[in-house]
Amino acid sequence: MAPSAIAETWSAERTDRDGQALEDLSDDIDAVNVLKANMKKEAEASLLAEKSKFDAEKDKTQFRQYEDACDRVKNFYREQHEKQTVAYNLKARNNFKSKTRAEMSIWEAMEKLNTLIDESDPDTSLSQIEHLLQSAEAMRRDGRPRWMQLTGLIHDLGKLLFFYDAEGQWDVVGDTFPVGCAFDKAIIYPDTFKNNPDSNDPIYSSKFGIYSPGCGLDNIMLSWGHDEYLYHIVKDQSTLPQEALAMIRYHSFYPWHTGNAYQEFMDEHDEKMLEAVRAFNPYDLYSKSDDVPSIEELKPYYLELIDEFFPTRVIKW
Ligand SMILES: O[C@H]1[C@H](O)[C@@H](O)[C@H](O)[C@@H](O)[C@H]1O
Ligand SMILES: [Fe+2]
Ligand SMILES: [Fe+2]
Repeated sequence: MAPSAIAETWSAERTDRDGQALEDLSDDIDAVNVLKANMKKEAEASLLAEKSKFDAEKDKTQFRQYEDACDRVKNFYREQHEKQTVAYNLKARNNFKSKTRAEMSIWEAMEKLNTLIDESDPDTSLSQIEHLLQSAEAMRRDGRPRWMQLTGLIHDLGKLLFFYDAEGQWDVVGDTFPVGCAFDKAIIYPDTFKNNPDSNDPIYSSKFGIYSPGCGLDNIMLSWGHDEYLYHIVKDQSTLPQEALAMIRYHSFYPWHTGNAYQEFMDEHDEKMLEAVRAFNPYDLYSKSDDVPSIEELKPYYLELIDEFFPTRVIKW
């Protein structure tokens, strides 16, 4: 065969071979994409559609009974509702950004938090570490994804704020609500806002206040406390997905996720996040009546889980 003919045959063969290889490759890519799409669907299904064990239980009515709550809880909310103003919120956010309060691991933070007894909570007398483990364990039992179990484990760690910059418990724990617009009736003890200076401000007390309809919850200032603080820490220092960030940021926003108030501020993203927060809520609230978890037994499992999503280990708080 003449050299040119050899070259032609070779190049034709090569083209065939390359063509085949390309086809194989694109088949592989298709297969990977199908797999990915299925995994995503499964993850969404397991997060949202699956029934939690709490859905079946009938005694939910015994939780969050604020009218029957003790004076400790009532006094807590009176103070909080009087002191959470726009001015305080701006000051607290500025202060938060100005420094690092401490450096420690997630587990160390859980241990540190353990001495705090939450004055706003009518439903549990357990320690914070026990509450965190109860929430995470309830999710693990229900087969929720690992990132969600971790979210359960850490969701109240923002209460650490109490040991640093807080003026009391009123700017750390309790339900949250927007400041800068009218306080909604869906907030517990709504009458206690009458002594909040913002109630007499013509703009802050109007329906939309300093916001506009559809502006998105990200642009709304929620009362300052453990949710907003932890949200900022976790957003910057973990690889947790946005659903986890929403669960942390809005888990105390009962007037929204349970009371259906403030819907007019939501954008499309918030619609998706609301589903995630609602999937999270029963594990926070109803796990409070579960058995007391054994901290030492559970520790190895959760230390591994923490490492999976917090690459730096030592967190700047
Ligand atoms: O008393 C509780 C407690 O402080 C929780 O951590 C908070 O998330 C709830 O919203 C509140 O009702
Ligand atoms: Fe909380
Ligand atoms: Fe909680």
